[in-house]
Amino acid sequence: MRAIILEALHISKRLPHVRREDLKDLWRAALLVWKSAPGWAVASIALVIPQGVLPLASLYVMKLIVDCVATGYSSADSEAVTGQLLMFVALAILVELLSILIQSAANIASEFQSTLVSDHTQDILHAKSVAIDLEYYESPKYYDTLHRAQQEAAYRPIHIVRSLTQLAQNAISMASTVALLFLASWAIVVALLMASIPGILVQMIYSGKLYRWQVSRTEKDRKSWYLHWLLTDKSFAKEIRLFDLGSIFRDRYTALREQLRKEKLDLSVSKSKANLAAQAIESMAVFGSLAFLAMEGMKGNITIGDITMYFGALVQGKAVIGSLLSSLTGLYEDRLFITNLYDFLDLEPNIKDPLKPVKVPRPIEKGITFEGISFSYPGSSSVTLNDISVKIKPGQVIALVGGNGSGKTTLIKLLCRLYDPQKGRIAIDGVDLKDMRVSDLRREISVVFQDYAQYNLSLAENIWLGSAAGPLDMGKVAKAARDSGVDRILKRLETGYETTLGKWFDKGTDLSIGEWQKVALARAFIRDSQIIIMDEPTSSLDPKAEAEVFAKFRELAKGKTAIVIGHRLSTVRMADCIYLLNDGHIAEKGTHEELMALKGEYAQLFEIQAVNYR
Ligand SMILES: Nc1ncnc2c1ncn2[C@@H]1O[C@H](COP(=O)(O)OP(=O)(O)OP(=O)(O)O)[C@@H](O)[C@H]1O
Repeated sequence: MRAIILEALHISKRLPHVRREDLKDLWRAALLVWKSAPGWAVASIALVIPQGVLPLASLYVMKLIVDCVATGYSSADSEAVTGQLLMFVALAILVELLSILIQSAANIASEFQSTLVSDHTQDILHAKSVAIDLEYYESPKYYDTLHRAQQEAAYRPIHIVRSLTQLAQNAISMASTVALLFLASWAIVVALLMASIPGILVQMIYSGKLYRWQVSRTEKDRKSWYLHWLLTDKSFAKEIRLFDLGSIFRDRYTALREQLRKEKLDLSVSKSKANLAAQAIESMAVFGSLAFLAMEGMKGNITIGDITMYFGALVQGKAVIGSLLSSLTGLYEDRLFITNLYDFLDLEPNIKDPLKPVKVPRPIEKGITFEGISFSYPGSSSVTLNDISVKIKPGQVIALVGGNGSGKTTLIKLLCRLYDPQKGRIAIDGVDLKDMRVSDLRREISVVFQDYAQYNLSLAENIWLGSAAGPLDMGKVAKAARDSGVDRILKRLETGYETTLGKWFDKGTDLSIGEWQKVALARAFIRDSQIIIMDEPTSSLDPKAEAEVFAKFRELAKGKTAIVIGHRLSTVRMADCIYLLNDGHIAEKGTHEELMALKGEYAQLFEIQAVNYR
């Protein structure tokens, strides 16, 4: 009890400050709902007023009926009274039917509105996910924020609007009920209102507790999701069976869920106890008022019809207070939780377009320059690239080689502006990449990353996605397929280019890793870009396919600026210039012949590989 009082004091201290923020957040949610489905929002609002007033109209008709029956006993003209009674009964039926009709219409409006709002919010979430920097994907905090936002996105904004409309409806009902009860006694009204205060406090306190618990459990929740994914996704299915890992992950999952369940249960039990005390106080006020009304009736101060009406109003008042409470506290809770969604939507990309973008040179005339680049990954204390300078002339093919983790892929990520270097600059024809529109720059780059994507879409779409700015052109798709060797896979696909790749969907056909890599190559080849980058493009190809791709590559890269990353030195020897990276800096550079003559690290690596391939 002491804890509840302390928490109540804590909340009351914060109320003036919270209120401004509350209103801002609620307004933002209301705007979101409005933009998602303006028509349905109008319908919902229009239905609120009759829903608030009709219950009272029903009570009043009931009073008329009871009073009519009471006067019927003493009236000489029983026929006239019966006629009047029947009219009142008909009126009661009419009011009831109207209530049902309006309720049904409100339900339909609410259902449509919910679906539209949920889909619209999900769309905003998707748009944000693709707009933010890659850097966010490196941070567990980002995944926590996304996880919480996803949990809230589907229903929280509409929940807020429902609570608001319900609040308006309850406020109308409450105002009319209070006005009616005032006719009986002001003391009843005061007692009822006072008795509802403990309930409000309990709800607010526990909403805050629930919110804090939800935030603190996010990591555990995500861990359990991760374990679920390990147990159900295809990527892990082979190892899980072979190493018999199923029971280990299942046990971990069960332990985590058990912990979460226990925490939630403790919270629910404690809330139920507090609720019980609050409701007992409220019930005492209601039944005390009922006793008072009964006494007044017995004294003859009010009619039997009045007693029926006031009794009804009291019962209704109790229900309205309950509903008012739940919509008020629902709003308080919603306001707390909607911040999860806003936290995600308010993430700002650091890599932004400049105010006055310069066009990307087309054709590139002088080339690409990396000028004294140094870079560390966000949150990492080690330097990944240290004072790198590279010059690539248009039409040149350069190769980046070096051990694992030497920084080759990172250099490519900087060129694509997935990250920005902390020192130095990258320029095309002397124009800093930061002065170009990000999308314009990326349109000029075609990349096959090591961890290329495997889209569970048709083969044609898998290739076309490389040039998705234009319509699907089967001529171009077929050419890219020939250049990358995909046409060989085609022969065994029953529905040719229409075949869905992967096993996610019905009739999907899976490919081998090497075949998927060829599809990724085709996706890069179809793109009409001036820069082409291949990060270990042939690592999964058999030697014959690899030789073919490289033979084609020089031809395809003609007129383009190309960067190839490779571990098999035999395949990169055709490059115009080879850069050997070591621990984030350039250790050697030159043509294959120059580097061999240097007899340095490159020559040593080449010899080792040559022996292994012999
Ligand atoms: N997202 C990241 N966050 C922090 N460090 C990273 C990240 N990605 C890579 N690194 C680190 O940066 C260094 C360079 O990585 P990079 O992927 O550029 O190497 P690489 O030369 O392409 O290696 P490989 O030949 O194995 O593909 C490595 O030490 C790696 O651990």
